[in-house]
Amino acid sequence: MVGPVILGLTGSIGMGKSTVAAMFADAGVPVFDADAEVHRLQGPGGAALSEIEAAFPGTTGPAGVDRAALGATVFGDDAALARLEAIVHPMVAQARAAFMASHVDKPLVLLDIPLLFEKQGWSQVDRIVVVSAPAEVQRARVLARPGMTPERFEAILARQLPDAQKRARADYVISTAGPLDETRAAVARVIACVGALPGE
Ligand SMILES: CC(C)(COP(=O)(O)OP(=O)(O)OC[C@H]1O[C@@H](n2cnc3c(N)ncnc32)[C@H](O)[C@@H]1O)[C@@H](O)C(=O)NCCC(=O)NCCS
Ligand SMILES: Nc1ncnc2c1ncn2[C@@H]1O[C@H](COP(=O)(O)OP(=O)(O)OP(=O)(O)O)[C@@H](O)[C@H]1O
Repeated sequence: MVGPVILGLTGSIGMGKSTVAAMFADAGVPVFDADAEVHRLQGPGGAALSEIEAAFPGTTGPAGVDRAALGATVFGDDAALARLEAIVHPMVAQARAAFMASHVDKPLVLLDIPLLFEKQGWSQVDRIVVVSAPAEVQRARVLARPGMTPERFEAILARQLPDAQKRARADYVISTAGPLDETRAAVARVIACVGALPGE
């Protein structure tokens, strides 16, 4: 069984990853959203709740994980973040395996992985797509979000591989700086291009 070509989609905060993933889905490409899976595992009744509560008492409740409280506990404490990842990442991997198993007959699938470079996700994919826009566009988008502050934005950016390095390691870079139609056309070009790869 050859299986689908696996595209990995990533990009820094606010670069348009979710928007571009939706464009792939609209074009008929099955999409696995790692971040949505994390939210499901940590949401009401989520499979990760009991282990997270045991490791980080008081950070879960009937509504699932209190993300602000858990974030305050793990961001800035590498050992605590590693403990959280050791709980969550194997469960995400299991969900991804189930997704792959249900799409073995497809030519192409997309894995939307926010931390693809930071967490070795590149080893699970055949080709890497990076969404990118100039820093000032990114900044304006993120600061327009409710609850976002320049300090929080800078702290998140500092934990992510810089955009230039992501672009340098990408097989395809999709610009999200222009109108949505241009980005949609770029998505179509990537799909056509991957479809044309020899031997796959
Ligand atoms: C600690 C949690 C609950 C905080 O949730 P919250 O909604 O406040 O933040 P969010 O998930 O949007 O992350 C904010 C930023 O932190 C960074 N970040 C998130 N998880 C990690 C991580 N494991 N390592 C490094 N940076 C991270 C990302 O750059 C992101 O842009 C959450 O981030 C979490 O459970 N992280 C561990 C799981 C994980 O690795 N997720 C990454 C996506 S697959
Ligand atoms: N050409 C474009 N392509 C993609 N997004 C665009 C474009 N033009 C404007 N936008 C806007 O930019 C924003 C990008 O947000 P989106 O949630 O897709 O980013 P993200 O990279 O998934 O963010 P995060 O990593 O923070 O979750 C959206 O509001 C989208 O409408």
